[in-house]
Amino acid sequence: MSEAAVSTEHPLAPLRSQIDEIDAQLLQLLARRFVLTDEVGHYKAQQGLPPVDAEREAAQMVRIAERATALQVDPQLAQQWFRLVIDRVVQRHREIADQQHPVA
Ligand SMILES: C=C(O[C@@H]1C=C(C(=O)O)C=C[C@H]1O)C(=O)O
Repeated sequence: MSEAAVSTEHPLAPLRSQIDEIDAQLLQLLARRFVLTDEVGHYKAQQGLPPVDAEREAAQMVRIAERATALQVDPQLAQQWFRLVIDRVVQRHREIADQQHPVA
């Protein structure tokens, strides 16, 4: 084999490059999700609706666990991950409501 044909790439580099690509896609999806949830937050603030919809969250958590299980992802991990995201969304909805109806 000629010297030029010998790869100097780290053996994990191809896998890590795919992981980096997936991380970038996850962040893009998260950003898109926040754009949509911000729209929901503005609607709720305009209508005087509460930031949290516990019934919807409960349904989402059931669905997330089912989908995670079907994909062989730990359902608890999936639920914890979405819990973090949804909590941040609710915090943002409170901020949006406070901006629209500041306490005197
Ligand atoms: C986005 C909403 O607001 C909150 C955030 C949710 C989410 O991030 O999925 C779900 C329910 C609500 O507690 C909504 O009501 O749809």
